Amino acid sequence: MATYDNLLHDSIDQLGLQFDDTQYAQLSTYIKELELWNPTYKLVGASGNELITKHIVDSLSSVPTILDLLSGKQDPTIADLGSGAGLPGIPLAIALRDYRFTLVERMGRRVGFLNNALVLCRLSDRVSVYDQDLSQVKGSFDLVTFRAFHPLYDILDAVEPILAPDGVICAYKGQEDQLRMELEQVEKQCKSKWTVSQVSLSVPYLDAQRMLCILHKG
Ligand SMILES: C[S@@+](CC[C@H](N)C(=O)[O-])C[C@H]1O[C@@H](n2cnc3c(N)ncnc32)[C@H](O)[C@@H]1O
Repeated sequence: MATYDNLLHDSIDQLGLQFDDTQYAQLSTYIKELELWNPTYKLVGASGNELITKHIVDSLSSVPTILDLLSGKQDPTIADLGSGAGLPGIPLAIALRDYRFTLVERMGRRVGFLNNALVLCRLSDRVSVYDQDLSQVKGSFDLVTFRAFHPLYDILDAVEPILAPDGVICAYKGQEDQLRMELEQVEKQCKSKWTVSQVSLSVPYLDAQRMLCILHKG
C-alpha cells in the first residue's frame, strides 16, 4: 500500500466519486510515473501528499460538474489543452471511462511522458496525444478543459473553432477575484462571445479557493 493511499481514497470518497480497483490501479500507476519522472522533467511543483491533493484530487474535483454538463450526450469527446504532465486530462480520463480524450501539448518531452503514461495506465485506446500547438489543432470537441494554461482573454478566440456548436469549456481557476478580472478582459479583448457561469470547487484537504469557469458559445 502506497503512503498516499488513504488520502487518495478518502479524497475520492469526499468528492462523491466511486472508483473500482482498476481505476485505483490506473491512478496509482500514473502517480508513480509522475514521481519517477518529476525530478528529471520538472512536471509538477509538488510531491507526496501535496501532489495528491494539489494535482490529482484537484483535477478530479470537476467530475460531478462534467457529468452534469455532458449528460445525455452520445460518445462525448473531451480535449485537455496545455495538458503538461496530463493534468487534468489523465485523472479525468480514469474517472470518466466512457469518454474519449485528446491531450494537447506542444512541449516534446512532456508529450513523451504522456504517451508513456497512457500505455502504462492502459488508456491509449481512448486517450490520444496531439503533439501540437493549440493553433494547429483540428477537430470538434464537446468539452474542452484547461488548467494553469493561458489567461482566458489570451486563449478563447483560439479555442472557439475547435469547440462543437453546443460545446462547453471548463477552465480550472483559482481565486474568484482573479477570475472576475480575467472575464472583464475577455469582454474587452476577445472577438468570440461567451455565456459564462462559475462553480465553486471543493478540493478535500486543500486550503485554497478553486473555481471552475464554464463557458458556452454565444
Ligand atoms: C503551466 S503548464 C500546466 C500543465 C497542466 N495543465 C497542469 O495543470 O499542470 C502549461 C502547459 O501548456 C503548454 N502550452 C502552453 N501554450 C500552449 C499552446 N499554445 N499549445 C499547446 N500547449 C501549450 C506548455 O507546454 C505547458 O506544458
